[in-house]
Amino acid sequence: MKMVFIGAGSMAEAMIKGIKNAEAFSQDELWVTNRNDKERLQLLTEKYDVKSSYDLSSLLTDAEVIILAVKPKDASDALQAIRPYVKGQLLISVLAGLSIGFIESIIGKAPIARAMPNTSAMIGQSATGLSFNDQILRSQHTLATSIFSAIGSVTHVEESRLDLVTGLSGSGPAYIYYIVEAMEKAASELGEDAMPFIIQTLKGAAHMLESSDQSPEELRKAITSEGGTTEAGIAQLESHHVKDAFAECIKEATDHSGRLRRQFEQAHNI
Ligand SMILES: NC(=O)C1=CN([C@@H]2O[C@H](COP(=O)(O)OP(=O)(O)OC[C@H]3O[C@@H](n4cnc5c(N)ncnc54)[C@H](OP(=O)(O)O)[C@@H]3O)[C@@H](O)[C@H]2O)C=CC1
Ligand SMILES: O=C(O)[C@@H]1CCC=N1
Repeated sequence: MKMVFIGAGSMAEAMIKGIKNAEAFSQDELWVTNRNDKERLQLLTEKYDVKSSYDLSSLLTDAEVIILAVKPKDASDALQAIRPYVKGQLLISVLAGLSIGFIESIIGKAPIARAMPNTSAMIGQSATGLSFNDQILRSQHTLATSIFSAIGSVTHVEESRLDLVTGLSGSGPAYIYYIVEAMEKAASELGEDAMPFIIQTLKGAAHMLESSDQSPEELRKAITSEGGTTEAGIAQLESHHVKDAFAECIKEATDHSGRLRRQFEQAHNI
């Protein structure tokens, strides 16, 4: 099976690495192209042993899956470029905000899946939300699901939910890295010893959330002794309204995904 990535940036690399590591699909079947950065293509082909080409006709004509992984601002150009060669292949978009309707407005009726993975795909730990249009064959539904299952968890959602998935888990790893930056700064006196404490604390908390039947609030309360250190620390978070700030962060990212979509739709009279 031939799978072609249109776009060779961070998300394409995360998926390529995750798919290669999963050994779910033969490496000979992964192809990648971009707009003009030849050095980047060379790096990806050498690092992951995938193939590259700028000849869209030969790249796409016998492809089974086309994965669109360009920035939203470049989507229109990329879709116009591939349109002559899209003839029933499964087209998967990972773009934030870009609706299936927008893609159809350029490509026409075609089997389209819209996915929102995250960069933890690189280590097989993405949390992907996945939706489809009504042109998808049963076998293509299974294939798209198996591609994202190879690089993490997959949840089928209504397309209208993908803005929230984008704000929550598409961008989510960045919020966690942001917290880690703060923890690292606060623990700078430990020097390079700080990071192992931070990483294991995150891993332990994630595994507790996964395996315990207690809610996050109950788990937090079990750590918070009356008059103790956690209570003192959390009081600072409360005084800075950190919980509200996080809720607003996710809401703003979600709303931005909707704004991106509306911008495209207005620009193309959809
Ligand atoms: N990064 C992330 O964490 C996530 C990203 N996404 C989505 O993935 C998409 C890609 O993001 P990301 O990988 O970070 O972006 P990058 O900027 O890292 O990569 C974009 C790629 O698109 C290529 N490109 C641009 N125009 C064209 C074109 N007309 N034809 C072919 N290739 C083209 C660029 O090539 P060149 O360098 O030659 O210009 C580049 O390789 C975005 O739409 C984003 O919403 C989704 C989930 C998570
Ligand atoms: O920041 C972005 O727009 C992309 C989409 C989700 C994660 N990164």
